[in-house]
Amino acid sequence: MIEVEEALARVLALVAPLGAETVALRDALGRVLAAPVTARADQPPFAASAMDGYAVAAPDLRPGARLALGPEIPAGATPSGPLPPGTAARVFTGAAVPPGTAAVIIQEVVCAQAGTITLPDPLPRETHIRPQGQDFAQGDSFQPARPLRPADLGLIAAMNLAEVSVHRRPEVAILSSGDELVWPGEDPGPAQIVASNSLALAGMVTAAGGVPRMLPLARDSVESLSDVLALSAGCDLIVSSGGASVGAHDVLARHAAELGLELDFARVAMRPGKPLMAGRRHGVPMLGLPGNPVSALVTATLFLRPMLARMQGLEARPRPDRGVLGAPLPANGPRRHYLRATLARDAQGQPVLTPFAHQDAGRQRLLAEADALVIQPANGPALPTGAEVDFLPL
Ligand SMILES: Nc1nc2c(c(=O)[nH]1)N[C@H]1C(S)=C(S)[C@@H](COP(=O)(O)OP(=O)(O)OC[C@H]3O[C@@H](n4cnc5c(N)ncnc54)[C@H](O)[C@@H]3O)O[C@H]1N2
Ligand code: MOO
Repeated sequence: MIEVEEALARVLALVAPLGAETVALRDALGRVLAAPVTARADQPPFAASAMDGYAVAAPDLRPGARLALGPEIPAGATPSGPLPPGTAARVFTGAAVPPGTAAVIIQEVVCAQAGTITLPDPLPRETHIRPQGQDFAQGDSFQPARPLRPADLGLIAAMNLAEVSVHRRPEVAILSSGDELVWPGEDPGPAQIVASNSLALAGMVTAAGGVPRMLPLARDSVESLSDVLALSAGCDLIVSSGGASVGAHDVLARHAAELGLELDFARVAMRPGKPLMAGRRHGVPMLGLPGNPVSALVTATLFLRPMLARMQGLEARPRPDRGVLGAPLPANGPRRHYLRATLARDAQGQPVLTPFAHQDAGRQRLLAEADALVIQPANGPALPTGAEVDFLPL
């Protein structure tokens, strides 16, 4: 049995950042840049007015000055040249201002009549000019260490790029095994249950930027598991659930070698999730999650997510927060405990974690209703309400 930190280090060592591919910017939301993007032009590309008003050159920028109006400059028009002395130009938001413009005086404070304007007294302090390259300059680069967000797409578009180089999405084969399983919507036999893990894991893969490949249900035999595992060909990662424990029918664990699995480890000092295994199958990284639905999802949260991040060039280790208990916690046994809990805030805004009284690894509803996992150290003592604890938000 190994500790959680060591298990994480080992699963991360099984995977490496995937290669790059070029995608249209419109398809790049949630993808991770594989190389910096470089601005193709200054932004703004010219000194631009930030307001609707009047462009005035420095010598004419005097309180109460009366100026003649030259031609209008709407957004998209090119100014014909510097402002002639004693004149101002009507400009609109986003328009290029004439060379030498010292300020744009907003129309609300200007008195305009019969082809002339009178500047206010005193003059406003703001110049309302966005200098060329104020936002970014040609050649500036950008590479956020996270999946691209809408604002990133806007920035990259403004840099005048229509395509980006991103890490390939990890394709993840998802396998559920067990004689007792049927797909959601099917009619389970008297001792059968619905295979829920595949759906939940596929959701986690998708949410983490991967592409799930749902394999058919495997039965508890070497033949069935071999047949289904063969359908993982070409995937970047295999994630299984079930058959990982010590029972006579836990075929994946008991017949790992026959199934082509080279296991790196097969037990982790945590609960839920002790029978977690990892290794490779024919060179492809493999993560074997326990079958209990809560164990499968808690271990996937702790190990699968960081693996998917790393495959996309990111570092995303679970980082616990601190909060206080909203209910007492009994002493813990020899495995680190991840307890499903609700999360609220006290009057000071401090996180208050209330673990559910029942923590059976089969109770999925309590996972769906949980906001966080409280982390209780191995052999941790009983804790009273108000004691400080680590937690992972869900
Ligand atoms: N004698 C021992 N028994 C068990 C031990 C142990 O150390 N000694 N460990 C327990 C722990 S902890 C866990 S967790 C489970 C995990 O076992 P497996 O990974 O072999 O999982 P299964 O036995 O196949 O299934 C466990 C449970 O989960 C249900 N299941 C399985 N797959 C799915 C699925 N895709 N969707 C929904 N539910 C699924 C299955 O029907 C079982 O109820 O072992 C303990 N036993
Ligand atoms: O890992 Mo098992 O989840 O403790 O039920």
